[in-house]
Amino acid sequence: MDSLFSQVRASASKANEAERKKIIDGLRDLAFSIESPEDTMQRIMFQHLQIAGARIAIDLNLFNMLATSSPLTTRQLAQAKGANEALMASVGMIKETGQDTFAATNITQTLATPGWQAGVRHYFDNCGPVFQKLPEFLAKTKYQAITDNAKCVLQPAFNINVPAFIWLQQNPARFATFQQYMMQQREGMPTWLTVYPVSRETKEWDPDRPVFVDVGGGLGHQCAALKAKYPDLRGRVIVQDLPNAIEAALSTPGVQNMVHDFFSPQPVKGAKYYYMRNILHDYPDDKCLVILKYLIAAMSKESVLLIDDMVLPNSKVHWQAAQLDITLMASLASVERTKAQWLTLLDRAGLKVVNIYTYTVSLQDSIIAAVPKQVSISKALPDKGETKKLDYQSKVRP
Ligand SMILES: C[S@@+](CC[C@H](N)C(=O)[O-])C[C@H]1O[C@@H](n2cnc3c(N)ncnc32)[C@H](O)[C@@H]1O
Repeated sequence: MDSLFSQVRASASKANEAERKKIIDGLRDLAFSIESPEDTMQRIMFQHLQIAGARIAIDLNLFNMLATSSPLTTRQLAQAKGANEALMASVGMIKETGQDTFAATNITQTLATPGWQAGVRHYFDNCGPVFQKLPEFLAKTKYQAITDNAKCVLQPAFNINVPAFIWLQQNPARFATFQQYMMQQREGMPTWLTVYPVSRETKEWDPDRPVFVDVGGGLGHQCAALKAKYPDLRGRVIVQDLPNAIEAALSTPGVQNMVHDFFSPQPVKGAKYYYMRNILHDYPDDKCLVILKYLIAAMSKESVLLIDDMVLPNSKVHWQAAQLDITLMASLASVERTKAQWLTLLDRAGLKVVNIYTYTVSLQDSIIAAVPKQVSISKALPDKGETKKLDYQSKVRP
């Protein structure tokens, strides 16, 4: 058995992202297939407790203590009073190396990282109450699809009546946690920059014109990654988001941080790329059409819309994509879309898909490159007024 484990470990250490995921999924399926009913129920029934344990351990700085100095005894961890180290060890978050003695693992290191800790807080604090409410909500609605983002599970879960992003803005601590997690969530995975031919398409671009606008770009991490990969990229790079996000955004040399509500006219005209990562997946089709309308109106004949989102297959959707899909439905009344759903939506918006570049295997993260069927501005407009910080319209439409 030990040699079998060593063999798997050796294969995994040499594997690329796709192969490594295949190994994990194969082992997972194997483990499920040999579970007894009692094993299955232990795994399923205690899922809430795992994230609660992680949340408590983060509050108590337990993972960071172990990640920086391992092993530590329970006595040494005494500052982390109240945390049940045995639980954390039993679900592999830390490793028991002797009696009352614990050490860090690769998982501890992950859980000691601020961005991943924000992920635990986001899923426990913001998504947890929504998951709890989901069975009751679906029973009440007779298991119908959730299509109104002001009337999904989030609202009764938090006793609110506004859509998620308005609520998040009203709760700066939750919003900051969410943004911090957004910056981290695809860390270590291939990105769109591994597949999209940016340098080929921009080598003749006028350096005074906007080249890349990250619409709803959060803290500006994609702009930073773009600049790091293409330091000599010709043209201006801009990240746009809501005021709280832009206030906390990275200060990347050569990147302009701009407050902009994407439910209002796009102020940067004629950019080469309008890029949106994980934006349209946050909204049902009717809201996406509004966002797209404002972008199309700003696009010139040289502009390309880059939609960075999952493009799901019609069957055998990866479990990680499926769980995100349900989370979006419950919190935002939105969906991860299949290729057919994307084509229908973009066609309705007046866009033609030029190419789809898929760059992750599990989530099927992809760049959908699309251009307007009809261009309303024929060339880039003069730049005046684009670089100043826009006044933020106080009411953000969902
Ligand atoms: C799922 S996050 C994606 C963030 C970033 N694009 C990324 O991939 O990490 C959605 C982003 O949209 C922003 N957002 C939500 N509503 C917005 C609006 N009306 N105008 C501009 N940005 C908005 C949020 O603040 C958040 O940064």
